[in-house]
This record gives sequence, C-alpha cells and structure tokens, in this order.
Amino acid sequence: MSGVRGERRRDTRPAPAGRVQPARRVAIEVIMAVRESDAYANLLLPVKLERARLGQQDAALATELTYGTLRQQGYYDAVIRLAANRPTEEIDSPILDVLRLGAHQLLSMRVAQHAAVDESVSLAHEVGTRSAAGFVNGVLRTISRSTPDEWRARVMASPRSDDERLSLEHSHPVWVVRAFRRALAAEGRVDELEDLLIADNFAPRVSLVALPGLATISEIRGAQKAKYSPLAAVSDGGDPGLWPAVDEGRARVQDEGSQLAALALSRARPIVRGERWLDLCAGPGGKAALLAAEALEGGATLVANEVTPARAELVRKALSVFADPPQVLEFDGRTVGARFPGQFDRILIDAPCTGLGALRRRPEARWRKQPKDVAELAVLQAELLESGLRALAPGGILAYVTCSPHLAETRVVVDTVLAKTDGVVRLDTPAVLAAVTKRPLDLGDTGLNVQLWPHRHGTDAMFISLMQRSL
Ligand SMILES: C[S@@+](CC[C@H](N)C(=O)[O-])C[C@H]1O[C@@H](n2cnc3c(N)ncnc32)[C@H](O)[C@@H]1O
Repeated sequence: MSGVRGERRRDTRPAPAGRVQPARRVAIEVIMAVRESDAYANLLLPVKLERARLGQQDAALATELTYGTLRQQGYYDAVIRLAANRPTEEIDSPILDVLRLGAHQLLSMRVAQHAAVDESVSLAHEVGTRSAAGFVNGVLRTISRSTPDEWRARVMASPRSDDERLSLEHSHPVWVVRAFRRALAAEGRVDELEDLLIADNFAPRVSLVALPGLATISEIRGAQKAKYSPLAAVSDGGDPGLWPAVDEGRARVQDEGSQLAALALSRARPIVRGERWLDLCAGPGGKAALLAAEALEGGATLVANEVTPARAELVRKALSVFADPPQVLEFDGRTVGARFPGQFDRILIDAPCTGLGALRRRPEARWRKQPKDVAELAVLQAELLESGLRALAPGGILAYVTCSPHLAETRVVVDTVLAKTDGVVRLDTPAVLAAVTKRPLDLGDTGLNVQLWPHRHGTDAMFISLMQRSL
C-alpha cells in the first residue's frame, strides 16, 4: 500500500484532472501550502478563491473545507490513526492532507459519503499514486462505516489526563490547553476552559471598525452594531470589500478586541492638542489606522513604526486614507527608546506574539506554534516594552497589548519589566475601558490589566495593560 512513508511507489500516473470539485481543489491547495510553505490560510484562501472564480456558494464550501480541516487537524489525526491502524507520521504528508480533508467531510459536514470518498480518492491520484489512492479509499471507507459519535467515543477512550481529553476533543495541542488553563485560573475562571476551546473552533462574525471622522457605523448597511466597541459593526457574511466605506479604507475589518486595545490608549484621558503618539509595532496597520483617526480628531500626531519593510508598506497603505498620512518608520522597535528618548505622549506596543488569542481566525496557528516560541517572544516583548517606556515623555501613557492570553506573554512581561523600571506606574485599564465600552465587560480577576476572551466577549483574546511615566 503506498501513501505510507518509505514504501515504493508503483504507479505515478495522475488521474485526469477535473474530477475534483473546484471547492475541494482550492481547499487542498491551501491546506498543502500551509504545511509545505508555512502559508497563512486566511491570506492565501482569498487569493485562490478569486483565481478560481468560485461563486458564493462554492467559495463558502471551500472556506469551510479549508478552515474546518485545519482547525480540527488534531482530532482528525486521532481518527485517522485508528482507521489506518498506523501512526500518522508514517503516512506521506500530501496523502495525510487528503485524508484530513476527507475526514472533515465525513465527520463534521453533511457531505454525501460517495462524494467525500470519491473526490478524496481523485485528489490522492493527483497528489500521490494510484496505490496511495487505494489507501485513501480504504481509510475513508473505514471512517464512513462508523458514526461521528462512535468515532468520538473511540478517540476519547484513551486520554491520560483532563488536558489530554480536552486537547483531543477540541483539537488544540496539549500545551495550548495547559496555557489557557493557567491563564483562566489566574483570573479565577478556570471553569470556562472548555467554553474557550469550543469558541476557538467557530469562525467569528466579521467585525468592522468605522474610523472616527471618516466613516460611521450606519454606512455599513446590513451590519449590526457590536456589543462593546462604540465604533464597531458586525456582519454575518458577504464580502466586506463591497461596502464603499471599506473599499475606500474609511472602515476596516477589525476585531472588536483590537478596537478596544487602541481605544484604551487613545481615550485613556482627553487628548491635548500637539501630543505625539507612537505605534511601535504597527504592521499591518489596523490599530495604527484607528489611532491615526483618533489622533486627528484630537489634534495629536501619530508616528507608526514597523521593522519588516513589507509590513511597513501595508501600514502605509492602511494610512493612505488620510489626506496627510502619518510617517511610517522602519526601525527595530528595540532601538526606538534610545533614538527618541522621552519623546512620545502615548505609545502603543501591540507586541509580536504567539497569536494564541486569535485561533478562531487563524485556523492553522495552533499547530504551528511551539512552547519554545513563547520563550523567545517573551524576551523580545520585554525588550520592546523597555524600549517603549524609554521613549515615553513625562506623564506619557503606554499600552502594552498582545493577541495572546499566555501568561508568559502578558502579565509576566509587564510585571518583570515594571519591577526593574523606576518612575512608571500602572493605570487602571479596566476603569479606562469601562468608560469606553457600550456595556460593562465581564472581567475576571486581572488586577489593573484587561484580558478579553472569545468565549466571554466574542472578541480575540486581547491582553491590554496601561502604564504611565511619572511627571
Ligand atoms: C501583533 S503585530 C501588530 C499588529 C498591528 N498593531 C495591527 O493592529 O495591525 C506585531 C508586529 O510587530 C512587528 N515586529 C516584530 N518585531 C519587531 C521589532 N523588533 N520592532 C518593531 N516591530 C516588530 C511584526 O512584524 C508585526 O508586524
């Protein structure tokens, strides 16, 4: 049987193309690109959809196939292991991709069995060999002979701990489950862990921000007002680019949590005309655009900084909606404190992080990150925070933000840096946001910080901590 690593390939003739529905072809191409070249599904999929010229229904199917397969990969691998009676590590990677896609259709979608199996077999012909196609056929037929509930019971028969059970059942790596457990426990809400894991497996509604002074929520027709951010509208679907305000850059797709992070800084206190603001890690520019609009309204000036040139270009694009766009620098943020000591009245550090708070919209991210990434990022985050604090003017305010709830990237970074920094005090971030949001945020015991959560607030898991340099 081929499709199994190390076995000789007997027949490499591809099956005629065209037997596979375009939606499935797009899905497998994205899934393979994610594995082979570290592509981001949320960036690549729209490009492939446009190229394939899929209608709305097929595009929705391709999206569900791609995102669902990538999200549930851990669970499907457990099923495939049992059905194939061998470790997934022994299966050729492209064939494993096809099996995962087939398993998703059989276990989580109402796709007719023959369509799911036959098209997977055709895909296996295209990416592997005729005998690999036979292997795919056998494994998927085995999966289709039991119900999704029966498979769940079989997979769940073996876990050694509660975290392992949660990891299998909700398709998150065990280390991520543990990190979430610790973060929720730290705020006295550990009983919410399973709700969080469930929430991570659902695509969020599209959230948009109407940039103050440039657009209003009412312009975004058909969208509803959001729960917390005064600038947000949410929509259940459709192409956001079809709204003129979005097309023109006056409104943008932006998670409500990200909006609140930017507003925590811009509305922490009234703006004094002439203030200088800095967005230290600005790419691709979502929060910079919101800060620039807020700055403009209050008579302040924003400077954006982004170390990666391609991402700095995206920031320039995001800011091109302004008649006099803010300056975009391309420094390593760790050098900015020394270059511009004491010069900024407000600074946003939306630090590079694991992104574990945005798993709903980045389906493959959970499998890509490793614990060692946390350790490396924590060092960088602390250095960026130290640099940002150095660039803060007397009385100036800094917001340290991550889209990860991992304690090592959030509280620990802030606590460690502030413990060795004189003349900086923490501000009451929950109190600041209480004055910003349309309704109170249900927060756990997070002290002077704010931690948002997908399951509780419907936002990404943004961490926000405000601090101020003394006068
Ligand atoms: C979480 S993202 C920022 C998202 C952005 N604020 C937004 O809302 O669109 C972090 C950014 O920091 C950038 N970055 C990473 N290391 C950096 C450094 N040493 N100095 C400045 N920026 C850095 C990354 O390239 C990335 O674009």
